[in-house]
Amino acid sequence: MTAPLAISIGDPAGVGPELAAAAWALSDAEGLPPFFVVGSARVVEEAARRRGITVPVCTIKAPDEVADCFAGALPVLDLADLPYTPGEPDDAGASLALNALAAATGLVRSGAASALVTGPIAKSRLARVGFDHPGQTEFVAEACGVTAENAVMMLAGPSLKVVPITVHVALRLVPDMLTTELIRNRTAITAAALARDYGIARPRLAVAGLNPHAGEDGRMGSEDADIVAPAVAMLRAAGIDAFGPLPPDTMFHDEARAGYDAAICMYHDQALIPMKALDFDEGVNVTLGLPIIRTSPDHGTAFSLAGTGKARVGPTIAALRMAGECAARRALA
Ligand SMILES: NC(=O)C1=CN([C@@H]2O[C@H](COP(=O)(O)OP(=O)(O)OC[C@H]3O[C@@H](n4cnc5c(N)ncnc54)[C@H](O)[C@@H]3O)[C@@H](O)[C@H]2O)C=CC1
Ligand SMILES: NCC(=O)COP(=O)(O)O
Repeated sequence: MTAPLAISIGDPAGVGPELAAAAWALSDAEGLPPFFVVGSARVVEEAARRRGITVPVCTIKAPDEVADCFAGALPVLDLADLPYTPGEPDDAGASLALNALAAATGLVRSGAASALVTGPIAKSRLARVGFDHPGQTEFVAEACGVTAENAVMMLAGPSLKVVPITVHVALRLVPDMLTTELIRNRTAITAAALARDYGIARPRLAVAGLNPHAGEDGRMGSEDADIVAPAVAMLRAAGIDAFGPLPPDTMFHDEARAGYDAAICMYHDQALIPMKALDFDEGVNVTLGLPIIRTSPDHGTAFSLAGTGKARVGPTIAALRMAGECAARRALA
């Protein structure tokens, strides 16, 4: 029998707990594989109640108990008995989020769970309790023995997949961080992961330029010709169907998107703005290049929505579905 998916609770004051509960309530209708929450049974129960949904919870000690209870209750590996305080994050909640992330990652690495779905955390709040990574991507990578450079963030929705080459850094640092090697390496990891986990045998990868008009022959910056173009040439020489650098402003309209499987972008917002504009309600953040499958909904903690019942569950369902599909594909390989 396939191992269940593990979903870490995220910040318990955010929308993570109620969305895990809401996804369980829809799991039959959505055809989701069995999953369990790593976090706090009390928080999940109270979050579901506040959302107005009936979600019985069964506490489990190990993932192999999930199969017996998932049909009738949401299994929770209970790490802490905290009160539910939506919209009011504190250090105890941040510690739970961090412990849940570490525990869930360990369970997937051991094979007890088949894939990791991370609930949203607030990076600044976790930093207060000792989290010293830019995001969950780098944390999970380190736990898997993968360097941060080789863990590649991809945001995926029905209309668009995007990979930001640089991620959680100030915009003014981006030009200095971009190197031909980084672009080549992360794009090659993307190509391999799209083949392995998404069944796209020879992915078409559209590489964005950094500057307006991809530099306009050097009149608007030299990085496109000096850094991006050589990376594309190296990728093509290695048999990868990458092309560019493309003018970023004209590569995301409908007709342009039909010409590629993923867009390789030079910085966070170049990638995430078009993706979230098109697919926010079904968007998944996935980490490529890991020995395990890790996905996450594309949104954050949304503290102001927590406990209001207004947070939409689509991205969490999409993250669970994608994790299950990728894990199943790897199991068959
Ligand atoms: N995967 C993760 O752990 C992520 C964590 N974050 C963290 O989340 C915190 C808040 O970041 P923001 O930039 O405000 O992003 P956010 O995604 O939490 O919120 C952005 C906007 O989208 C809305 N929104 C978010 N999720 C929604 C949902 N499920 N349904 C309906 N509307 C939703 C929010 O109300 C807000 O208006 C930050 O600390 C950031 O680090 C942000 C993105 C991803
Ligand atoms: N903007 C994406 C994001 O913040 C998620 O980052 P991570 O925690 O998955 O590394």
